[in-house]
Parts: sequence; C-alpha cells; structure tokens
Amino acid sequence: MVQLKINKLCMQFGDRLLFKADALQFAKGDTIFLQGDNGTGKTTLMKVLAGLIPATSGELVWQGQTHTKWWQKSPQLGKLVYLHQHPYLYEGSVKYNLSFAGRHQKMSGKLLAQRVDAAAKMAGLEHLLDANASNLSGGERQRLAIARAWVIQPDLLMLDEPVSNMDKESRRLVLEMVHTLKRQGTGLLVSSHQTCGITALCRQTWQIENQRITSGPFNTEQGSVQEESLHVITS
Ligand SMILES: Nc1ncnc2c1ncn2[C@@H]1O[C@H](COP(=O)(O)OP(=O)(O)OP(=O)(O)O)[C@@H](O)[C@H]1O
Repeated sequence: MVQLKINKLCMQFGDRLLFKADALQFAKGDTIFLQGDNGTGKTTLMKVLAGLIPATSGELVWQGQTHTKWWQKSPQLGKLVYLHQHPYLYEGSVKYNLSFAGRHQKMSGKLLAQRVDAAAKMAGLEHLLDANASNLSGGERQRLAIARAWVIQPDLLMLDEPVSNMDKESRRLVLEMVHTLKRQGTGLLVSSHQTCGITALCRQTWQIENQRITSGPFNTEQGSVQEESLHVITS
C-alpha cells in the first residue's frame, strides 16, 4: 500500500505556531477534504507533505522509510504530486508540458502519446497542443496542470484550491479528470473553501482548527448528493 505517514508534526514560522498534528495518514485510495479558515496553514501543510518546505519538527514516513529529503532521489518521484492553485508550467508548448513527466518516468512512447492525447481531450486543450503554455488563460493553465498530473497517474495527488476562479465548464472538465484518477485508485487530498464536485468525492476530512490538525469522516450525506450530479456529468 502506497502511503505517507505523518508523526508528531509541528510547523512554526519564527515564534508563530501554525499547526501541530499527532498522527495522520494519507494512502492510495484515500479521499480527504482539507478544511480550515484562511491562513490556518492548508497550503503550508501540502508543501510540507510534498517535501517543498521542511517542517519545524516531526517525521514523514514514505513507504516505511523516513527521509528528510526522500523526494529528491526516490524512485517515488512523480508518485506524489502537489498542484498549487497557481501552477508552475514548463517553458514550452502544451504538449511538452503534458509529456514531460512521462518522458522522465520512461513511459513507453506509445502509451505516453495515448495518455497525452486523452489528457488534452479531457482538459479541453486538444486545439491548443502546440500553443505556448505561457500564453494560456488562468483556467486553461489550471486545467493543463491537472491534465499533466493525469498523464502520469500519481499514487497520491494534492490539489490546492483546484477549482478556484474556474467557470462551470472548466470545473466540469477538472472534476471528470479527478474522478477518473480516483477510480484508478489515486489518493486525493483536496483543499477548497467551498464544497464542490471534487470535495463531494471525499470520504474523510482533515480539519485545521486552533492550530491542531484532526481527522474524521467527511459529511457523506452532502457528498453523496453531489456525487449523484457527478454521475450525470460523467456518464
Ligand atoms: N514562508 C513563510 N514565512 C512566514 N509566514 C508564512 C510563510 N508561508 C506562509 N506563511 C504564513 O502562514 C500562514 C498560513 O499560510 P497558508 O498559505 O498555508 O494558509 P492557507 O490555510 O492555505 O490560507 P488560504 O485559505 O488563505 O489560502 C499565513 O499567515 C501565511 O502568511
């Protein structure tokens, strides 16, 4: 089972305690809605889990191994993906962006070409494959970033405000991509200020409140109502 375990995590900026967590687990197949008011540390937590910034103290255990810098050398690179709400795109075309990680993972050329085509279609970007990624609109950039993750099918995917500032059609396309990944077993950790189609996929919650991160079941009633509309959308 692919999983990331977090033990005795503490995050401070200077003297300011942002959050603490005793024990959390994020595994393949999990669907977790990360909730918390503005400034409670949702983005910071995701960056810590992605290895982009170090925690003040605590332990991250990936596949049974404790490494402070496991993401730099590990064969698991690309297995855990963090998507910021303002995603970084590579200099080059949309196609280059979609192919980049698959090429580095030595995916077969045929499979990569199939997945890049499928991802471009799902993201509604097939007419922009040769366009420079830096010329895309904000919504197109967000769709491209999720499509890029979709190509490599990560085991764990962290989505930071995935549908903020998106119109209805973009939200529908993104939901379809994320739902497909979920069906394929990708674990999801999703931060969002409002419930949406993607949070409706979640069955657990991590709540940051009073500088503590606690986990529990997610309000399934709300989730199931929204998931009904998801079936309509994706069928
Ligand atoms: N590098 C840093 N140095 C000092 N303070 C920081 C740093 N990065 C973030 N912070 C502070 O930590 C707090 C949490 O920021 P973070 O972006 O993680 O919150 P958030 O829960 O994602 O907020 P929002 O819901 O508004 O997006 C904020 O007050 C922010 O200013």
